Amino acid sequence: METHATGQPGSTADEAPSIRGDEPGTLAWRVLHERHPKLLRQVAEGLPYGPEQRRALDELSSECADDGVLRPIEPDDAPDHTSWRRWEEWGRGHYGRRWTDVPFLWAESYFYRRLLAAVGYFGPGPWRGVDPFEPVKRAELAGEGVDAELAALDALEDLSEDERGAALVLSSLWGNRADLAFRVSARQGEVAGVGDEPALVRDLLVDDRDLVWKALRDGAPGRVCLVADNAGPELLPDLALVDHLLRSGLAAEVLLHVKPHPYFVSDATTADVLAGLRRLAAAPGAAAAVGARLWEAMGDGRLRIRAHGFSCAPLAYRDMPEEMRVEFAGASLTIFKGDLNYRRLVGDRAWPGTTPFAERTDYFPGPLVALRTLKSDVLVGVAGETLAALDATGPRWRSAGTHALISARV
Ligand SMILES: O=P(O)(O)OC[C@@]1(O)O[C@H](CO)[C@@H](O)[C@@H]1O
Repeated sequence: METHATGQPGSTADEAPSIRGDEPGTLAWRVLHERHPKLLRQVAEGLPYGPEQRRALDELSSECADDGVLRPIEPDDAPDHTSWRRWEEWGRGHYGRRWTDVPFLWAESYFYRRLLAAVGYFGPGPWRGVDPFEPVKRAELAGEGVDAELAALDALEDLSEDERGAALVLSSLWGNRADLAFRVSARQGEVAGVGDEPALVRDLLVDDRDLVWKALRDGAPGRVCLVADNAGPELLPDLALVDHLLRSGLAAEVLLHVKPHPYFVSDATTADVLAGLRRLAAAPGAAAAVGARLWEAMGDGRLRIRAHGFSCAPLAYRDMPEEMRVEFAGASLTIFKGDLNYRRLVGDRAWPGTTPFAERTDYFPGPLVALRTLKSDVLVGVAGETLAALDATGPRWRSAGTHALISARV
């Protein structure tokens, strides 16, 4: 039986204001008013939904574009962790207000729950369980660029174990740039290309890689939790990193946290992990060996998948349920991938960028590291002079995917 914290995001009084989508031109405003309607059109074009689903998608699109009034989730057959009753609890104080009046993180999570309801994902009908984002996920995974990325794994075989680990952490980090939602509205040229190591390190605002290896090497090989983000081209480097952790003995076991249902367009589900394993296994060279080792590791329990309901809740990790807290507490390291997980980890609020990462994660029960390319405004743990220099270039650096961080608390 899954339990859920019932707290509202950010429960202490001395916190910075929640990020909201109420300021035209800000990222949050653009996501709610522009990206979401665009995404709904993409979903409607991606699968041959019938008139009922299309009508529901159109209604949701109009609500978003017109900053409509938030209404409760209609009763459907969703499992308890995301049932309409659960949303009654989470929506307390938000229903009846406008999309821009409530915390951005809550509004996004609610949007994706409404989207799944609109396409019948939780219905009793024929669309139950059909991932509305599968067409774009499949296209991303089949892309030619993926062949080249997988072929690059061959070159890593010539490196030392430490060099290979360092390369895989960077590929996992920058693989986060591939997020589909991000691509939907990222203008050409804002998304930095995949460069060589100096470029990939030059744009790191925080580089705690040494702490990561320290956490992994202190003591006997233990449990590593990887809280995944996106499917497709981002998940493949994550799986290669998981393989390295097991193969090198840095981890005795890996718990891979994915989402129990489709979420935020590209967030990975169990089905996406299997698609990634098959993509690896079907590739030539080292990639196939990675796929085979991971398949075996799943079979013998060294690699286990977690798809906990909380992973799709509109809450900060500060409110994580006890069973999740216990699991993270027993890990030698928990790796959080991506922008959304970072926002939930530190709290999606307008913190001063110099706020210590350790302060914002003081509730977390074990050593952790965030691997994140910046796609949204929330940011902590960055030196004041670095912030001043980047802010002098304008606001876009915070969400263009051109900068990243490896922030650890061990
Ligand atoms: O977790 P990811 O996939 O890295 O980024 C997802 C995300 O943070 O990016 C968007 C802002 O650009 C938000 O709408 C969304 O929450």
